[in-house]
Amino acid sequence: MTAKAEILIVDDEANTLASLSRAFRLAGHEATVCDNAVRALEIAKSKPFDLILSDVVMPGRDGLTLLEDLKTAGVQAPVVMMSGQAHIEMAVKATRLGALDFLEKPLSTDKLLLTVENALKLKRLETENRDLRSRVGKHEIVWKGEAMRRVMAQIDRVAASEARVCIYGETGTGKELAARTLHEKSPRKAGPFITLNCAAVPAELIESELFGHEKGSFTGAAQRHIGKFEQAHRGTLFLDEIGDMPLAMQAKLLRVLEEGEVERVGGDKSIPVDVRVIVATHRNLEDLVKEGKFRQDLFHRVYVFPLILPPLRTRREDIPVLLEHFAAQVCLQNGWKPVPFTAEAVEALQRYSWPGNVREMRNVVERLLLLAVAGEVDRATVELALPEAQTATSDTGSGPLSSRVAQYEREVILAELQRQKHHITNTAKALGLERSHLYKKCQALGIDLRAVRGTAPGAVR
Ligand SMILES: Nc1ncnc2c1ncn2[C@@H]1O[C@H](COP(=O)(O)OP(=O)(O)OP(=O)(O)O)[C@@H](O)[C@H]1O
Repeated sequence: MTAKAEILIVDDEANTLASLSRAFRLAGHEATVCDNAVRALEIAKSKPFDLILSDVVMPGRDGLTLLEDLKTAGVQAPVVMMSGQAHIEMAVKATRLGALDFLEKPLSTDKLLLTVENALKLKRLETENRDLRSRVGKHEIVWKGEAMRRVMAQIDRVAASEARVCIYGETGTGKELAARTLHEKSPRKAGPFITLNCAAVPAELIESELFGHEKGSFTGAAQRHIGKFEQAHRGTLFLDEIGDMPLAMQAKLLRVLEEGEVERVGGDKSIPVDVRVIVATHRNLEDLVKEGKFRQDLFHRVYVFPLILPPLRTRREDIPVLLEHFAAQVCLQNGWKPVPFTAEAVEALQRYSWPGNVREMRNVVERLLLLAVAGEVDRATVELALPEAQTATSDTGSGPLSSRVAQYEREVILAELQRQKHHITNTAKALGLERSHLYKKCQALGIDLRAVRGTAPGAVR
């Protein structure tokens, strides 16, 4: 027996809608019917279907235009076209526009059910494919040094629990990636991972985005909309930039976290939801609380376990492996041959301050590979792609003097290690330190000498 599918049927003939939906329901599927292309597009955008079955010839917008609109709107469901006046050109056009299949009317029930089965099979394969692709590194946290080792250990520790985690980090440090990793290591991994960036949604829409709305609940609410909380049922909801959430919404969020139930905008019943909430911010929530911009009670609810992602400029030992990772990823995506980085190029990139952190690095790597005409990324390529990298002076950072000094010391030691080609004794001498003192210093500053050595095999003596 096939799994149950949700099917949207679009046809201007009431008889066809009635007979098709009956056939599908008898076979255990769910059918939604619609008699015109304009409404069908709205319905298809409002919730996910396993299959959309549409007539071609309809008054007003026809089925082929609907097919084009669906693809433009990014609707993922496979579309099967059907027509009583089928001719080969029409079928070819439908296929070119991305239709999965083309059926001639009158339709046989067996053929219809087989089409549903194929659509479900396709969806399963696509999901498996996506999972496989993500396993070959798209969602993998790449790291090398002590700072990220600590973060990874914390992720492992809290993933198993239901603790509310607040991820703090500058833009591009990998907050969303850390949240996804937490989800994937948690007992909820088979459930959905849903995200909402509170800073990217206009204040008046955030409630409906989070909790959903009923049809007609406000101007523009043409269809029922399922909110992020309901979408994340039995999974994880990642609320990015929680510090930007308007105060009125914070009160509603607090209630949902306390009661475990949501109410859609314009709805009259409470819907229980089982969701783990992970939040992230690049702002200091405690300061926002003091300024009266973030509710203290919500702060205590979401700030149970803080996970701090350090900026890239304070964990330069991760830079070589990240460069390698992104270079491999970009080459794979574009079908390019692997392009090596020279030691000088890596050194220059390690000195750069990376204000946009890992996200910036991904973009820079793409630029470097495009500019690498000689088959390798060398110092000249870096100068061309990132002129700032040459003049970059150390960022004096933020925070108390002691941590800024520690950061500066790390940078000096790392730079000297590079200069001395990772020769520890020479590095110690150049810095006027005993070799053992350099080891202790590195340990205290979180410089992993094994990791540093790994960047230049055989160079350590
Ligand atoms: N340690 C890492 N290893 C591999 N990829 C990483 C790492 N950190 C970040 N990335 C990648 O860098 C990009 C930016 O990361 P992400 O979106 O998680 O950052 P963010 O802190 O949530 O950013 P923002 O504050 O702008 O929302 C993503 O493509 C992510 O996969």
